[in-house]
Amino acid sequence: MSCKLIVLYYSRHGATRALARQIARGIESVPQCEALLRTVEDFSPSDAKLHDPIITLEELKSCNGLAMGSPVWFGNMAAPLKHLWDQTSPLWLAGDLIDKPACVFTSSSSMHGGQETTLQSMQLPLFHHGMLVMGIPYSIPELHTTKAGGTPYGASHVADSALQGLSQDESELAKQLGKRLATTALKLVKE
Ligand SMILES: Cc1cc2nc3c(=O)[nH]c(=O)nc-3n(C[C@H](O)[C@H](O)[C@H](O)COP(=O)(O)O)c2cc1C
Repeated sequence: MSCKLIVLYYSRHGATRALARQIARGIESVPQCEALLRTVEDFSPSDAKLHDPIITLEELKSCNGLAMGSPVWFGNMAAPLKHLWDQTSPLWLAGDLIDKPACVFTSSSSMHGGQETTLQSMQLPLFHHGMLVMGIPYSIPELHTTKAGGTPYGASHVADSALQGLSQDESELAKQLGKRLATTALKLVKE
């Protein structure tokens, strides 16, 4: 049996993508679980290279679970990701995503620049679709020690230009979230 978890993200400058990679590593640490990294189409003309395939509605429909990540854009999820959800009425009508586990992650340039509101903005469509939305429990030690990103609502990264990439705590919290998502999805598939 194989459990397929989609790690869906939008990232213009690579910070959210770095978190997505750690979530995928956490997913793949669980036997029988596979992480599919997917992105969405950009609106604005950009010469940024696409690092992963663009998601299809069919893939979303048939996954066993979903992690979704966006940069903080004015305290909210980025429009290209919101646009994807605005096309999911057929899945909502059919109840295709009901009871599938899901989690969210984000990156911002400042510590108090809207990570929690952005995480919550991504959770809203997941709740409407009947998904089982999960966060990070405080039993994970790094949630107590982090001096940067990482929240009970989801994984996060503060992309401070003085710092190089994800902190160890941010990275571990993202991996643990991916592992939790995969472990839950596997239990549900076996039910
Ligand atoms: C349109 C736009 C709006 C943004 N709004 C915020 C914001 O409200 N708070 C914040 O801390 N950073 C904000 N940022 C910075 C990004 O959230 C930050 O650079 C993030 O790490 C980028 O992620 P990426 O590298 O995955 O694109 C904004 C950036 C853009 C382009």
